[in-house]
Amino acid sequence: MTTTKKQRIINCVTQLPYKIQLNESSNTWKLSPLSGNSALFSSLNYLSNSKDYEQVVVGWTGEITREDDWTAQLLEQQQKQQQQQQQQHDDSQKETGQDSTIMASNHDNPTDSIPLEADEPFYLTPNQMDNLTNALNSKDEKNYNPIWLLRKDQNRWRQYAEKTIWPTFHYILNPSDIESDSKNNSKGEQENNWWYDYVKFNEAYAMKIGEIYEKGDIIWIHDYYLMLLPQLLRMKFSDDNILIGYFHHAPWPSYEYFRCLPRRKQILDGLVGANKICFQNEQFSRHFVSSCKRLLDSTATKVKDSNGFDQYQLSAYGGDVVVDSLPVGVDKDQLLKDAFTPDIDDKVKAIKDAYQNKKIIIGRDRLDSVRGVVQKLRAFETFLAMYPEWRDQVVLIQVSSPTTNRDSPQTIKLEQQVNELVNSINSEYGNLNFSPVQHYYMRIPKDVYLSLLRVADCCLITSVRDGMNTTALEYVTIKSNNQAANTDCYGNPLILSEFSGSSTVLKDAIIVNPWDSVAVAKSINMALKMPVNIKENLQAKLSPEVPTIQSWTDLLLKSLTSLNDNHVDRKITPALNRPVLLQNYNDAKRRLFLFDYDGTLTPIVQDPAAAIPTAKLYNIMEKLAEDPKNQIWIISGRDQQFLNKWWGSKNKNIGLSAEHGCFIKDVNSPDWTNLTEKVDMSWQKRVGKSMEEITNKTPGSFIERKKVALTWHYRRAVVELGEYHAAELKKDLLTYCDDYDLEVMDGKANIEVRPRFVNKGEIVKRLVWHKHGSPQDLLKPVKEIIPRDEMPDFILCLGDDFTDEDMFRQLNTIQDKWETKFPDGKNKSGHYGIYPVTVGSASKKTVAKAHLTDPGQVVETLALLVGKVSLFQSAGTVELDSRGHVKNSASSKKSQIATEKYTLKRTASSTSVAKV
Ligand SMILES: O=P(O)(O)OC[C@H]1O[C@H](O[C@H]2O[C@H](CO)[C@@H](O)[C@H](O)[C@H]2O)[C@H](O)[C@@H](O)[C@@H]1O
Ligand SMILES: [Mg+2]
Repeated sequence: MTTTKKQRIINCVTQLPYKIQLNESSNTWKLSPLSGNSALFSSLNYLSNSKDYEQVVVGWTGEITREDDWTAQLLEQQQKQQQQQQQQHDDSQKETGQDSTIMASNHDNPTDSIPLEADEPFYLTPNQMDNLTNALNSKDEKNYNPIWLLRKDQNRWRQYAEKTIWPTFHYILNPSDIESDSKNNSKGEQENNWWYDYVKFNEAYAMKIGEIYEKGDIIWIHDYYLMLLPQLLRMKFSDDNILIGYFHHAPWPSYEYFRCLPRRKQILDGLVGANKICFQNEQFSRHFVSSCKRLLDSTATKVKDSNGFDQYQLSAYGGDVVVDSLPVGVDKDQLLKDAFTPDIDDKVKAIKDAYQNKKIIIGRDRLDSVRGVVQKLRAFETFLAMYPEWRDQVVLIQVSSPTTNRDSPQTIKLEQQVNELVNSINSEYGNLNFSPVQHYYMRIPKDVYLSLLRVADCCLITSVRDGMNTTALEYVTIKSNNQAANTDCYGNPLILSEFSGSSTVLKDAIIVNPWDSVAVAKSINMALKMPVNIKENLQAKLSPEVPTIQSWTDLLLKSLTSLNDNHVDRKITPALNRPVLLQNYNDAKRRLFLFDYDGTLTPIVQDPAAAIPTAKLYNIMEKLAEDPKNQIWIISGRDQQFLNKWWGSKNKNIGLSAEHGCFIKDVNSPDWTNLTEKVDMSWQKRVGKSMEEITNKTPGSFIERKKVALTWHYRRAVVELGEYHAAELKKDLLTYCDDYDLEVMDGKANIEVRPRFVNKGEIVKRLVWHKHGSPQDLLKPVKEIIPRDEMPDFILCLGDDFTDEDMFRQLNTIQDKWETKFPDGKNKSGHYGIYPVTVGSASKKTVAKAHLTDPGQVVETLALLVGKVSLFQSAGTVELDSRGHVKNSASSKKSQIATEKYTLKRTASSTSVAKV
């Protein structure tokens, strides 16, 4: 019998599915299942029992807390207090004729553990860490690989994702509670710190995956805490066949919101390292593609996948990343099994008894502004006002669970608003015996939740933004059981907000606009009065609309594996590994910098005259040029006049090359050499005429006449007209330019013409095959006979467009030549220190070996070399220790010593206990 090898999946989740506590006195770990994320955790469960897949789960431990004696005491005290409060609540409910059985549960109390003091450091011995991995893996069979990040303020790893990304992705801009933090950092500083931690968080995953990845594994990454990971992995592995999938569980906002994120390009760039990026629905994938088009210059085409579903092939110049959507599902079988038990039957009965002869509407939401609890209460109030016949006949049981952000001013304000609304509805429409709104602000155990879903006559979901509302899916699933004893709840309707991701799936729910209280009120009335046959008809349509977690998991993995079968061309240029670059820079003795100008040192702007250097750039370039080991060159398509004005006259230490290599001015020399002196320029007249004709037909376009080259610009013309006439001009030019030995170049919203024999690559060749630091004889032909130790041992070449590819190509050729000529001339990292780097998206077609996203990143990178910014300004692969410090850094060493001390102390105390 032959057994086929299972496909290994490395499943990367933000947090392992357990709340983890250490009991220091018994040295044991307590693991309690995490609430929330039910769909994702069901998918992990499904995969761990799969016949086809072998699963490895990589995830952060979450904030580890201590379950010490003192915390246990506190916990006990807290539980007692809660019991007392519950008792008081019960008593008061009894007085008003209601029962409190709703929230009683046989399950463990889900009370949170007592957290550590916010900035208290947490130490663990290696033994304790191993014990946790064993404890996790003996709990269930998922092959857990915990990510340890133990630095103080353990919740630091969430901040950027939860306080910057999450609000923007839910259309909330600039939350006011992040003005400054406890250390009085300004909002900007704070966000920078969060960003560094976000990068490190992603780095830590990349490192862990680096330890366990085997060729052929599929890497599946979940959600917005890990958006840099695809690109980091792409950088880490040289395996071209590596398959990386990313699923985005949250909404993806429209470009107008997404563009507000300062790190928007880095985020997109991190994501497009994946082979496939999948969203909850088509709208989110469309928004994502639109962001890529605008920010990464990507193009995208809509095609059909092998199952006939729409997907996008996203690329800068070809099909590189597949973008599509697949709504997440729930484990229907398990849910039905869990929800229909004798215990839950009893609970359902108890709730029904408590609200005899009343219709029950239920709501369960996290209490944050996007879940629409306020909108729900307003709509319910309107409903009671509009339909007096329902007063005293309907109860809304609203369970609102606290968010992790419970102390934020917005949440506090929201709590107040909700409380006021509940009180006002209850005082207006309630009486001594009955309150129409029963609001529970707490996490409820699963059995209570399931009882509520079962007992409900209607479920009301009014979120104003969410990715996928699993309560909606779970409700419909439970209402699909017509076998149960209580068949009267079969098919009870769901009122669902059109802003919820689930509305794109549950098309037969009663879809409402939560901002329209009157319409929601009418829908409640309709739902509660709905005849049984209509309910049943609706349910028959709704049930199959709920995706199962099994089919979601299978389909997603199948489509990922099929990408390799379809041989999708997806060459991605890795992000420049800045920490490695910095190391090489520091080790090097002869450094050569080759910079393109427009689109590299300055951003592209509408008017060429406005593309001028910033003070920050000057400052950095000055610092670089000051170092005698460095030779700096700007190799541009610009003319001498422009380069002289902004560079030559300001810094003599910088060499200049104008008009793509037609003119050159050496470092520290005032004179320009014209390499085209002997060239016949009669072509300029003919090319000029063609350009004039097209300019007349294209309003907004103009000709830039340089000494040699001619450039027709159409950036300011209507896009489609500009593109159309650019193609026409190019066609015309190509009919005669060969005769003059001219090159016609497609630039950024321009068409340029210059003699073919000069190009940026030729200049690069001259500068590299040259005794480093000595003056140039620019008219002498280049001879490739210089000894290795006189040529540069660090070459950083940056450029953004087509003409810069000549420089990259030349450097690649030089590298090949050196491989044969100087096999022993490599640096200690095992290469020649040559860095051809394109500026633009990772999916751009280029012969460069790395990329930086934009001129902003270029400036940061140069600032890094001259010691002006931190390593975490943007992604790069940095080695971290298990506490989240950069490996070998001062803070890492300090923390290592503290950990050793802690280990010693623990060993000593356990030995003395043993002696006793
Ligand atoms: O080799 P470069 O330094 O990158 O110069 C290439 C051309 O850049 C300029 O045009 C481009 O940048 C302008 C300013 O951002 C923009 O308005 C224009 O649309 C771009 O095509 C410059 O005007 C040309 O002379 C250079 O050849
Ligand atoms: Mg350029």
